[in-house]
Amino acid sequence: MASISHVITTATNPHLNLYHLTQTRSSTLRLSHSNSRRILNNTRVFAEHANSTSTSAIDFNDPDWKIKFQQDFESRFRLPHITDIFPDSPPIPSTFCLKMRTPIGKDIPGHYSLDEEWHGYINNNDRVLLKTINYSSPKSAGAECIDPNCTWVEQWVHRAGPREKIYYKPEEVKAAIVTCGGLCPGLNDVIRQIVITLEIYGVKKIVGIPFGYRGFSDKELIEVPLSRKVVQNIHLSGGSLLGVSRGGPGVNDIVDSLEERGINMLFVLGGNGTHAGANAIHSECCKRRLKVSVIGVPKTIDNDILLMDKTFGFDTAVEEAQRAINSAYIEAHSAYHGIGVVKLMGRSSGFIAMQASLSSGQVDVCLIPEVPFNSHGPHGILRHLQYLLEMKGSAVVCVAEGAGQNLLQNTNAKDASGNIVFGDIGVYIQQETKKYFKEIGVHADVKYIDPTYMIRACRANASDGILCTVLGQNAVHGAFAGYSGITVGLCNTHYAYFPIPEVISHPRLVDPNSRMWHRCLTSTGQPDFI
Ligand SMILES: Nc1ncnc2c1ncn2[C@@H]1O[C@H](COP(=O)(O)OP(=O)(O)O)[C@@H](O)[C@H]1O
Ligand SMILES: O=P(O)(O)OC[C@H]1O[C@](O)(COP(=O)(O)O)[C@@H](O)[C@@H]1O
Ligand SMILES: [Mg+2]
Repeated sequence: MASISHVITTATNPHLNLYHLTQTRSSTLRLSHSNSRRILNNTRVFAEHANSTSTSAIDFNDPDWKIKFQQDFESRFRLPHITDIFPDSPPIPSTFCLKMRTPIGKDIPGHYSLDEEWHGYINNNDRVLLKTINYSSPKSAGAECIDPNCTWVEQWVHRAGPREKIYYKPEEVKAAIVTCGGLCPGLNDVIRQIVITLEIYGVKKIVGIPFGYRGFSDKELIEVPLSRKVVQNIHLSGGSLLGVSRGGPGVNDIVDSLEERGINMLFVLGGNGTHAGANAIHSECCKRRLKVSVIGVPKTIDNDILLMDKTFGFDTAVEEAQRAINSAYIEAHSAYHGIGVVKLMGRSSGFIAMQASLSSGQVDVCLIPEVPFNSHGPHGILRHLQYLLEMKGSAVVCVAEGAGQNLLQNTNAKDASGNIVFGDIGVYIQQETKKYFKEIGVHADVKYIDPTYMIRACRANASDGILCTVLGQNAVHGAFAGYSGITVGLCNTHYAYFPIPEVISHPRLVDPNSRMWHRCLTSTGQPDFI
């Protein structure tokens, strides 16, 4: 238990500590960044970085700071394991060995090659490198620094995959899958792969919990028996076979329900809210001394989970957004003084808007939550749209839903999960643009497209299909390996396990100093709107 609570505390505190450290070291920063904007940006990079790499204020004058940092990192990224609660839980040889399915030619039927001959297992000490760029200066584009000199510090996370020893007998497993939050392309692919992999281990009792966490408490919702036969073709359509929901019961009720149902492996597909719930379920199971593995698979179309290359559904969303952007472009281009406005998903992170704009090559103005902008005034977007109409006759704006919320009236509304319901920035831009051009007496034909639900409901594209498949398999391997309170993600093209608190302490954001954002600006040619 001690190690589990340690993970949780250190994941939330360090942000403040290192942020504080950054503030107190502003004079050092000023040496390398001449203008105030750069100092501000650098401070933000340090602060963001604090959540992913550091645990406490570090004294960089201490010659051992790097070793101490790495030890601290190692302990923060240690994966909670059921032997933390049940030290005597015996490991057994894995029932997952693909070679077992291939009888060796002259052997007696039913006799299979030995496990030792199959080098398909992951060693518990295998690690994946979390950061791969050695920045020579804090001034390097997108530099993520731990100390003011941007010293190279290796940070290793745990490699995902099947282990040679497992901590559950398949015949004693009852596995459950639940999908929470909003829809995202690929949910069915992950469900499918979890079921298929569980069956390969030999699990017979597999169920789906209907409509998110709500399915644990609503007596009218019956759990869905799952098997390879049931899930065989579900990836051919979007949505979730099990349904999704926001809000729902508290953690105690969920764990009561797990106990009643005899569930000892829980696979939770969802975003940061769902993962906060999964971690709380894991902690409650530890408290009640239940041998349950709770494994998350990050589902966020916004791609806003920390430390991961990308989350499933994001790639499909970017691809699908092309249709909306292209339509906006065609409409704008075909009208006299046409302006197309497309709103894409992204509550606090502008990854979809940025990547979709980059990919399309048709966007003139990309607006994301991480980069403030003015709509009015000499540097505002409206003045720029006027310039674009003068210069090229049409314009396309791509805006993330969470962008420019300071320009809108606060709705004060929250959804059932407690997420703030945003004002519609797309509608705002559409209306303000119409008003502006009317006022200055210039004709403008404004068309607004909001493809949110068309994108979310799509089936996963091929690239996401692969990602979902591997994540689903690794989720099952993680559970059989005895881990709990973990999630699985793609890290520098390799798959890794992370303790949940490390990836959800805050949303992953587009860094306005990153090469990718600068590439987007190069592509659109837009100025600063401040
Ligand atoms: N901090 C939290 N602790 C426990 N459960 C949470 C928390 N935040 C959200 N949840 C639950 O997780 C589920 C999904 O959350 P939501 O924010 O809607 O989607 P997402 O997981 O995509 O962020 C909801 O059922 C919600 O009640
Ligand atoms: O209408 P709903 O279901 O509340 O969903 C709207 C929200 O869902 C999202 O797609 C994000 O969903 P998650 O919170 O599940 O990641 C946002 O982009 C959007 O604001
Ligand atoms: Mg969320």
